[in-house]
Amino acid sequence: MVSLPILDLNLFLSDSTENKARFVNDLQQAVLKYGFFYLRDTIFLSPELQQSALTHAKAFFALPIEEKLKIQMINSPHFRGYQRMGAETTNFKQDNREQIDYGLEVKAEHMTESTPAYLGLKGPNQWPDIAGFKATFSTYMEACTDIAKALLRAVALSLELDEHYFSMFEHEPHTRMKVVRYPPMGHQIDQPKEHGLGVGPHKLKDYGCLTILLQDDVGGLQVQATDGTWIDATPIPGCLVINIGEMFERMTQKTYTATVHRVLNNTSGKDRISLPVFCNPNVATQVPVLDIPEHLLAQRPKDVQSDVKTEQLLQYPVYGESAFRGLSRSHPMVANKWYENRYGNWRRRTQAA
Ligand SMILES: O=C(O)CCC(=O)C(=O)O
Ligand SMILES: [Fe+2]
Repeated sequence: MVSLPILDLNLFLSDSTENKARFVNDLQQAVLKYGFFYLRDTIFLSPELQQSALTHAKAFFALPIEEKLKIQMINSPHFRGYQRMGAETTNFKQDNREQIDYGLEVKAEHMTESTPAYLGLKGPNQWPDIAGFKATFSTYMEACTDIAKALLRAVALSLELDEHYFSMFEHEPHTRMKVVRYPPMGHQIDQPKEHGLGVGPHKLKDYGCLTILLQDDVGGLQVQATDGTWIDATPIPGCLVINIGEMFERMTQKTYTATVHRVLNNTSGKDRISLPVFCNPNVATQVPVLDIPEHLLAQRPKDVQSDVKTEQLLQYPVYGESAFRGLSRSHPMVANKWYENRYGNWRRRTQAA
C-alpha cells in the first residue's frame, strides 16, 4: 500500500550541510509526487503542547451547544468562531464536522466602502470560557508559524531560490487554524450529511502556503494520488501532516501543486479531533510568479485525475483575494451577513444584512 513519505525537520535544522541538502531534496520529491508529507518535528511543537491542544479541543466539544453557540462564527466579520455540525460547506455540500476557526490576532482594519474586503479578515478571535484555552491555541498557532518559516526556507532552496526568499511573508502573517471534531458514522445525532464525508474533496480551503495538521489516533484523512486513487494519511505518532496550499500553484507555475484531500467519518465509534493550521502570508501580499528552472518544470505532475475541477481554483494576484473568496464559499452565511457582492467584488456592508 502506498504511504506518504516521512521527513525529519531536525535534519534541516542540523549543522550538517549534507543533512540539510538531503532534507531539501526529499521535500522537493515529496511535493512533486504527492503535495503531502509527514513531518517529524521535535523543536517547535512540544508533545506537551500537542497534548494540551487536543485536550482543550475535547473539553470544548463536550460543552452544551448553547455554550458553543456563544462564540459562533456569524458574530465575526473576520470569519472566526464556532461552526456547528453541517454549517460549513465544501463544493456547496455540507460537511459532517463541527469546528472553531482561529487566526493570529492583529488589530482590525477600519473598513469603508472602498476598502478591499480581504482586509476585513484581520481582527480578534472569539474564545470559549475554558481555562487555558486561549493561551494554548495562541501558543500553538505561533509554534506552527515557526515551523512554516523553517519549511519555507527549505521550500525556497528546493526551488533554487535564496533560502530567505519567502521571509517577505513573515510580516503579520494570516495564519489561521481550525479545531475540528469529526463524529463517527451512524451516530444517532450526527447523521452524515449530503456527501457522507467529514470534509469533502477539496484544495481551495488550503488557499495559502502550507497546512500543518495534527490529528489524534483515529484516522480518516485521505490524499488523492495523481491516478485518482486515495492514499490514507494514517496517523503516525510524533508526526504532523504537511500539505502545499494553492498559492504555490500560482507561484511555481503549477510545479508545486495543492493536492486534493478529504476526510471520511470513521466507523470506529470514536470522534476524531484534528488541528489543521493554515500558514499564509499577510493578506495584502502580491503573489509572485517565480522563474522555475527547466528541469523542475519538466517534473510537473501530468495527467492528474482529480475530484476537484480546475474552475474551482483560487489563484488571485493578491493572496487576500483568494483567502476571502475561499472563506466566503465555505461560510456563505457569514460572508452575506458582513459583506456584499457587487458585480463580483466583495465589500464590507455599511448596514447589517
Ligand atoms: O481534518 C483533517 O484531517 C483535514 C482538514 C482539512 O483538510 C481542512 O480543513 O482543510
Ligand atoms: Fe484541507
